[in-house]
Amino acid sequence: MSLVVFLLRSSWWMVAIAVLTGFLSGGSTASLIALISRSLTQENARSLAAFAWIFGGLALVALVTSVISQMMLIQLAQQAVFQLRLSLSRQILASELAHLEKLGAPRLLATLTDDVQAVTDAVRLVPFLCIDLATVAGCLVYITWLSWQVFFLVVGVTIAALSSCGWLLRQGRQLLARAREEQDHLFQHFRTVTEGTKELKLHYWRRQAFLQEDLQPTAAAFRHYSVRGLMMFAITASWGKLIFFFAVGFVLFALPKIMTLNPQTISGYVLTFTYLMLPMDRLVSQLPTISRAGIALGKIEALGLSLATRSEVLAVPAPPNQNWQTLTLKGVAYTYQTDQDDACFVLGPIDLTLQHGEIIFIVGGNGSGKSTLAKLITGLYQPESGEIYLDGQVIDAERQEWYRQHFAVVFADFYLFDRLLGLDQTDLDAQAQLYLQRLRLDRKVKVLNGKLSTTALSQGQRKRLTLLTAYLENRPIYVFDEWAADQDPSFKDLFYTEFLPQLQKQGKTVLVVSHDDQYFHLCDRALKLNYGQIESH
Ligand SMILES: Nc1ncnc2c1ncn2[C@@H]1O[C@H](COP(=O)(O)OP(=O)(O)OP(=O)(O)O)[C@@H](O)[C@H]1O
Repeated sequence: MSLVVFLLRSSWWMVAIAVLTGFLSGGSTASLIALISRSLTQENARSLAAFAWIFGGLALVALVTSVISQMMLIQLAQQAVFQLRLSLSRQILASELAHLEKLGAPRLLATLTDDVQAVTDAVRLVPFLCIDLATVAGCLVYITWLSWQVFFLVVGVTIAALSSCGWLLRQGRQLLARAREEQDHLFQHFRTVTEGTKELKLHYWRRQAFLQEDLQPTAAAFRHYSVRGLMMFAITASWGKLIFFFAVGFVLFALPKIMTLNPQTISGYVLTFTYLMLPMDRLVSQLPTISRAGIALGKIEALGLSLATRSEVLAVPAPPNQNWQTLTLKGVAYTYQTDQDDACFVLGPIDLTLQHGEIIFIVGGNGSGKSTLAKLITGLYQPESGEIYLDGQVIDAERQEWYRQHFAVVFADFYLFDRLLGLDQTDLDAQAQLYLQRLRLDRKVKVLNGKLSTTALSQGQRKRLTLLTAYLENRPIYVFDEWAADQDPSFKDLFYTEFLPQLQKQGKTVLVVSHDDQYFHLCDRALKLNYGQIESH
């Protein structure tokens, strides 16, 4: 997708107005040059006075149309980037979790930050480039008017310049595209820097090995391709300039020898060519930015297409059915696809029925499939085969979003929001404060207008805070994935002996992924998983 198509998609009529006014501005500027050139050789005072009026009028038109064109393009460009940011984020959130996990956070982050920035950089230049293009076009028209032979010469030189620069430009673009590929790997390493800081700081040799063997080679590869790519563009710019100077020199020194040109025509050429240099220079010097934006748009489009293939049905869901009775998994299976076929993990097929109001523990060794089962039950993963039924109603793509609204979940790798988002209770702050007391966090955290005063807490405290959101969500089914793993013994006891029974009394169904075998007697049923199969109910 080119930059032009990207802008046209945003608003074709704004592009049309901007291009029209841009060309009017460029045309007026070129006419001004023609006028200046003619007035230089004009001696008649009356004609000079008329020229002065025309000059004033043209200057005004050039100025006003340039301002209109730039304002249109600035608005359009920023609107297009705004839409791009939002639509990308929406597309990511609309895509299947399994697909996003496969794409990986570094790739998504690189596109959301770097690619969008590359497009923004180029889009910022578009208004100026349009005016420059229009000015160049206007100047060419004036040259044609002065002499069509010279116009053909200029066109010929331009074609020669473009075809000779074509190879260099293609090479430059390819090299910048390879630099962009390295950027995905760089983001992977940046993630290690930010998330593995403690481990890297504690071990000098690990840090050195990471910096020298992982980060440095990737950063060096990125530098290598960027430098070579940008050099190609620099050579192109210089080569283009050389051809341009050749054309000017030819017109100035050789052309008068081939054909008779009057001094007015010559001074017209000199002035026009001299004026042309500035916009030409700007156009050429921005080529790398435009090229990078093209590559970034390609990446954005590829990601968008990839996300669209695994997009879920989006609709405002109906409220959850608080009085559901049975949740059934029939022959549900799920496979993690990996590059090595023999290493892929298969969960199921699983046949299972959950009854309303039960407390069920999901137990089993590490890697036995407990979290995977939790993701399947909550509708985050779609079964590869088999079906899920809620009160006999099959959960298909249309019902998926509604189905998910039945669950309040705290995953082992939870994310803590610093605001109580999407909750519309009128007395939210007061309710939150009550729960904070139950969670013994009322001295640490306050809630004001739905905003938590802090989330800078210990890991156990942060985990407790996730219960606050879960309680406030008031969903019919609660899922806790190893929630108690990092709680102190007394709070762990409180969780199993008080919180879970209280939820059950409120008519909630509770699924607990747990390794705490001292509390297994408290559940109604335990599901033991072994290598992706349920061993016992
Ligand atoms: N994102 C993933 N991509 C590929 N394979 C995965 C992924 N997540 C998990 N697996 C595989 O699935 C298996 C089950 O993982 P799961 O997280 O469900 O286990 P678990 O029982 O919850 O383990 P634990 O008690 O350690 O949390 C693992 O053996 C792992 O190899």
